Amino acid sequence: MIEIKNLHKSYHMGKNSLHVLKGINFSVSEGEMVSIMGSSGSGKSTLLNILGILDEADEGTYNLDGTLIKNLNEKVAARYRNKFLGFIFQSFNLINYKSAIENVAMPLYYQGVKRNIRIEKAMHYLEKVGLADWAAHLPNELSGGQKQRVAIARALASDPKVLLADEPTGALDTKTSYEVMELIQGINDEGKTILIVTHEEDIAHMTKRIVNLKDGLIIDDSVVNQVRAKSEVYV
Ligand SMILES: Nc1ncnc2c1ncn2[C@@H]1O[C@H](COP(=O)(O)OP(=O)(O)OP(=O)(O)O)[C@@H](O)[C@H]1O
Repeated sequence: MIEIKNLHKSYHMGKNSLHVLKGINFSVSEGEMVSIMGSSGSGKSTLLNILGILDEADEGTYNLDGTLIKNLNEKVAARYRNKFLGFIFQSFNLINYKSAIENVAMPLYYQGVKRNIRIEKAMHYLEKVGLADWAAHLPNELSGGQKQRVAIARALASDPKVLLADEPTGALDTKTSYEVMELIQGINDEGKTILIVTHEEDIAHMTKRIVNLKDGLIIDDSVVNQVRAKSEVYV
């Protein structure tokens, strides 16, 4: 599903440049659930931005579902993002003046789906995340965990090939974090490929594989032998 080879990325500020990704190689098969860990500044967000077609590497190749992602203009990049990817963010990134169901329906609007179908599909995904009764509520009427569930429903609405989650539990308390991870585990059980950037070891152990970055290189890439369930991490 994802194949990256020898990825390099530097940032340039005046005369100084910072070599952030120094030759990253890894593949993710369809249906995997992988976390990307690493200390602050190790290059996790830079890598996720490249995987999310929000930025491009200086060197190396990125194949997403058999498509080479390279030299795309913004219009094509946006089309590919919409077609291939669903995003989940730490701070939810919901539109505050739109109801939960309208937020979930948003990606479908950009795909040109008709309004009645949009609403029907959005309701389906809200039901999936357990929020059917909250469809008409605005984000500021929802708890953090509920907001993230709406964001997850929105990420699923366009039926993307891959879900990319950047610290999805970073703004949530421990119990809610595990509940949200349990929901994401369920989505993966249904076959969705999922990548999660996280600082938190216990969250990473709720995924099936952990890729560890240090100073722009992968220093470890291991299968999680005993993937933890919510009930095992939160008593
Ligand atoms: N747009 C940019 N311009 C210049 N430097 C940048 C830019 N984005 C990131 N950096 C630098 O690149 C390095 C890697 O940043 P990145 O955000 O990828 O790390 P991270 O592992 O995600 O860190 P964190 O866990 O703190 O979010 C850092 O030193 C950061 O300051």
